[in-house]
Amino acid sequence: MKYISTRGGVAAQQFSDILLGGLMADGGLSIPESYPQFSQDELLALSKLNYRDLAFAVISRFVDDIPAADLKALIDKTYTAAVYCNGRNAADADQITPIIKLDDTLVIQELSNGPTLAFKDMAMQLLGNLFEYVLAAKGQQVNILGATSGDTGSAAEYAMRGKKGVNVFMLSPFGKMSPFQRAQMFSLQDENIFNLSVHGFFDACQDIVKDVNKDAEFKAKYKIGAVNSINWGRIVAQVVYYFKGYFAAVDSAGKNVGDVVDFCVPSGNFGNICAGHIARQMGLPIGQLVVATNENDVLDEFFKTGGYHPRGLDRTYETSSPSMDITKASNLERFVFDLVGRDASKLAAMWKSVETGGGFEISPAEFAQMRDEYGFKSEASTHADRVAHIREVFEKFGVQIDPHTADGYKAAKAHRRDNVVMVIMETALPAKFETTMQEALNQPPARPAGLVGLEDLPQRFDAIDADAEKVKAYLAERIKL
Ligand SMILES: Cc1ncc(COP(=O)(O)O)c(C=O)c1O
Ligand SMILES: N[C@@H](CCOP(=O)(O)O)C(=O)O
Repeated sequence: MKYISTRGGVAAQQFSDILLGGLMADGGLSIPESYPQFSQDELLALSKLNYRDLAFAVISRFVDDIPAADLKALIDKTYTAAVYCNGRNAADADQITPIIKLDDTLVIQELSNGPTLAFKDMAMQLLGNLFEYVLAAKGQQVNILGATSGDTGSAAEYAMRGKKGVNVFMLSPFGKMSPFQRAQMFSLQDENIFNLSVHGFFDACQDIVKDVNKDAEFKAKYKIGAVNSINWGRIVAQVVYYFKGYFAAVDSAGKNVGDVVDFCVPSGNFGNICAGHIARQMGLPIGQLVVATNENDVLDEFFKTGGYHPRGLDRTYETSSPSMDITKASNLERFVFDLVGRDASKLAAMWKSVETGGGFEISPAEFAQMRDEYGFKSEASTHADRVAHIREVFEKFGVQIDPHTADGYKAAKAHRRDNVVMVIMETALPAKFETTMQEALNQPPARPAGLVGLEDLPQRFDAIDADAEKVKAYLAERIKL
């Protein structure tokens, strides 16, 4: 399996070569030359596997330069009940991503039972183990530069703390995360963890990460790596969620492998749902992929009109689903690459316009294909929707969902179809967003025992302007060459 760039300017590379990095040298994103395929018989066999074996069966199709036994050992070490024990039902921990059945055709897939209570723990924990393995094999070190709107940061820091040869420099938007999210990151005292609080939104943090990545000399000298979903390693681990969710969904509804299942995904940087698109391209019978957004509804606009126009500060909002306060969705580039028939020069021109403050419109034929062939639908939520849906799910089903998953619930209700199971991806646990949960339910959310008092721990971070040169200077001062 070789990887190419969405912008066409880089020779094909192996998995281990792209694993540590973010952007490709031409500014594009890595993507497999073609998607591996699963037949109906193979899907039937996959449906009988536990999470670890399923993850190996899926991920090994994308990795042919790590010996299979080593890859299997890394996956087995990652997906254990001990690491995914924060669920509603401890007995389900070994399922890793169990589902909650709301009714005959509506289920929630629990993705947030890992160490930092967010869906990305699932992928990030594997990335941590893969990084350590590949770095040891190459005798290298990596300095991760990441951007977070609240969850990637802590998931990455918990996955990488104490890892040999790895430093983490994480950019987060100053004052815009929940108190729990802030405490999760800033209370870490490990020597290899650096938190930089940036005056701006997540978009500014992500722009800095991309600008630093584009400076090839700096990137090579300071061995800069990535953990955001611009990194293919994140996406490939997230593809497994869909296979597991699909099999659990058909099973819970008494349906058969081969029957269509819809997924609804709270979205911001488009990494999670992009993995769903890829699972679908591999032959998993996914019908609709419903994109749920908050008031930062650039993606909802795109999937409803075909126009993609990231916004400036004047139209970026601080919301009560803060991890989705994103208006430049990096991974949309991977999907649009497929949508335009993998025409790299067309794609490069579209993203050149995005990067210079513009956007693009897809053609009417592409719009129809996006909705009918690729199955994309969308819906946006407001704060009032969020609060009402958290309340509704609690009152009707006795289940507490977090504000992001509530955005998913609203979108799922808008697009459910008769006799087709809809899986709502849970993207975080309610404990992370106490203020909104309190407003909706008049009670604080349940909190895993080990995290009681988190906000009282001493915190450490450095504030910095949204300026790539200042961030480079910060890195250069701290990275030992
Ligand atoms: C809780 C939560 N929900 C939804 C999202 C959006 O996911 P994505 O950026 O993969 O679209 C994020 C950010 O990744 C998140 O942390
Ligand atoms: N929502 C994320 C930001 C996007 O992250 P990615 O790592 O999935 O690209 C966050 O909470 O930090």
